Amino acid sequence: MRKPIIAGNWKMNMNPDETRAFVAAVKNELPDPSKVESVIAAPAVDITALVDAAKDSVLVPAAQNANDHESGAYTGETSPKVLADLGVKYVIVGHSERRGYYHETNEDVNKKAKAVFANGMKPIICVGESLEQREAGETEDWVSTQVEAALNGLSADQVQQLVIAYEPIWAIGTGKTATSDQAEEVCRHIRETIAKLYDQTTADATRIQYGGSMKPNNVKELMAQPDIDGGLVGGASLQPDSFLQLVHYQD
Ligand SMILES: O=C[C@H](O)COP(=O)(O)O
Repeated sequence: MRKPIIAGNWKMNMNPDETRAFVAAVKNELPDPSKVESVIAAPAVDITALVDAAKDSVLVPAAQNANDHESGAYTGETSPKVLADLGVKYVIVGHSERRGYYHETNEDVNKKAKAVFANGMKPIICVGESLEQREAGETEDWVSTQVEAALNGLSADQVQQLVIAYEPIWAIGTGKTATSDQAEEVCRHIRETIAKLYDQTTADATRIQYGGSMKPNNVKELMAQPDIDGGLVGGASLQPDSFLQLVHYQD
């Protein structure tokens, strides 16, 4: 049985004081972690505040990116080793904003996923198509290519521990959510891709999130789909009330 995982991706929002205030507002209201995993991925500059504030709560701290090296001459980059030392549990890898604005390739995503595992954390690997690709009927091919490249060289055991986030680029921050049928279709295709690359047991164990304008008013319907195990949420994760409604979608 896959445990649902709702992860807020704050992107480049919030400062340490706002981070502490947010965590203080949600920490005693989060769902039982055996039913839903509640995760916040903060900017690197807020990680210390997030981890300290979330101590003694079930909120799981995450980061939005990491370099694939542990240390060295990589100006401006964030070490996965230091993130792990600070207490981070998940790292988002290959978000479409990183692929688009910072030219991260499938190969970079694969290296980063391996570095995240090498440092004892778990990657949330993002995949998804543009509107042009969807309109050209290329979604499934594109997404399975991204999945195959991201997982290259990972063991079945690692794949069972990571999370894949399906985020259609055209639905991110636009208010245009994929319909639950569209989201389910691609998440099912991702699971079938994992089954082909590994085996059915691995595919059945891997959690797949949907991301793209997930909100309190559509989370229930999306989460009701058999192959959607969670959400990667941008805008609607920035307010405590809205984040709490998302993680409590089962209530
Ligand atoms: O990582 C989160 C996604 O990019 C979705 O963002 P959004 O919920 O603001 O559309």
